[in-house]
Amino acid sequence: MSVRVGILGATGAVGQRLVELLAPHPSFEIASVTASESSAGATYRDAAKWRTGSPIPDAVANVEVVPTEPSAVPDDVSLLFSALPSDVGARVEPAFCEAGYVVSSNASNERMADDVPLVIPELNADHLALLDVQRAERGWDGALVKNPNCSTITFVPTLAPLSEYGLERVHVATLQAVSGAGYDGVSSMEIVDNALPHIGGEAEKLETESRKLLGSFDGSAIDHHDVTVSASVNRIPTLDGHLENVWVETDDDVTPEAAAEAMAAYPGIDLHTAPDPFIEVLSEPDRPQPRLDRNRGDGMAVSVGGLESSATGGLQYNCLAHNTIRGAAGASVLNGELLVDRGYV
Ligand SMILES: NC(=O)C1=CN([C@@H]2O[C@H](COP(=O)(O)OP(=O)(O)OC[C@H]3O[C@@H](n4cnc5c(N)ncnc54)[C@H](OP(=O)(O)O)[C@@H]3O)[C@@H](O)[C@H]2O)C=CC1
Ligand SMILES: N[C@@H](CC(=O)OP(=O)(O)O)C(=O)O
Repeated sequence: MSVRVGILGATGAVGQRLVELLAPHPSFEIASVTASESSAGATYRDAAKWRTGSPIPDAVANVEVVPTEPSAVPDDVSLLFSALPSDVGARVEPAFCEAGYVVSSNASNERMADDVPLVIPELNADHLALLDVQRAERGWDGALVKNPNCSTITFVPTLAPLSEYGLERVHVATLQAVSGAGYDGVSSMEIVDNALPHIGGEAEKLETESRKLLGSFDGSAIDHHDVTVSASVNRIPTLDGHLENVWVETDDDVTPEAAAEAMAAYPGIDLHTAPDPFIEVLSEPDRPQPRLDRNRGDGMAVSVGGLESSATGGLQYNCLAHNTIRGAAGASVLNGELLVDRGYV
């Protein structure tokens, strides 16, 4: 039987990706789409400037957009996907959880809260049990789960297979696509023939979210990993797909060949939206590339290439993921599938 789901912020860039992934989903049925007061009352077709490459799904096109408040969402909807701006998420997501809805959110508010699981299902599905602590502390029947920032999601999966060597220090430099800033986020005059070596707040997210994701859960709290992560972030004129250069120092030596083997063998998870393989290791020295590799695994795989020993010690390599699919909407859908699988919905 299908789970009836809703999408908060359904008309935006990430909301449209959610509609694209959820409309054909075998286990979910879109029963409610919300947006701001200015869109409420319009049909989804009229409210959303549909900008993904595929046609607007028939099942959603004529649905009425409702305001983003618990009383506007039907009671038989049990799972909500949130693609709201973070300031709006901070205001309304707790109200939905209090009203009994389970929320799988892409927005950055509360990602680092002690009682909010930050989850990439292939890496730390066990952290989801933090919801029992959250429900006890907040008195909610619902629950709030977050997926990480899109640049965090791109490089942290490549660290997990190396953790057996003892992660000590990581440097990461990002080359982020313009879609990460949203449709109106970066003007063409700023980005064409250019690169922007600053994205507000982004480096800190990579440095902190990574340690929470790689941390361990003891049944009551997450002990963040003690690896040091230093990030430098850049916006470049690609449309989709964040490319990242990574340098890793480990306690025990690891050869590029052993690292490639560990990454390629790192297990995926048996959920509908999960790719198989999870991490694709490419042997050509000039890969991965955003245009050529972002759609691997239907946009859900992480690609790695250029693995070699670094002149400063340790390893260096490049990795890539589709920022609005694996890095945003697909990540939330995968967390929704995990919530159902683990009995929280
Ligand atoms: N763009 C991307 O690639 C990525 C975005 N993110 C994050 O995902 C979230 C969504 O981003 P994006 O889709 O680009 O944002 P958009 O601005 O494109 O969409 C925002 C959505 O939220 C709705 N909304 C805005 N204000 C309110 C309000 N006051 N009350 C209720 N609903 C409101 C909008 O409705 P309306 O149409 O009516 O204005 C729209 O549906 C953000 O937190 C962003 O940081 C994360 C990773 C990647
Ligand atoms: N800042 C990211 C996208 C984003 O919105 O991130 P977050 O989900 O952490 O707010 C980018 O520019 O590519």
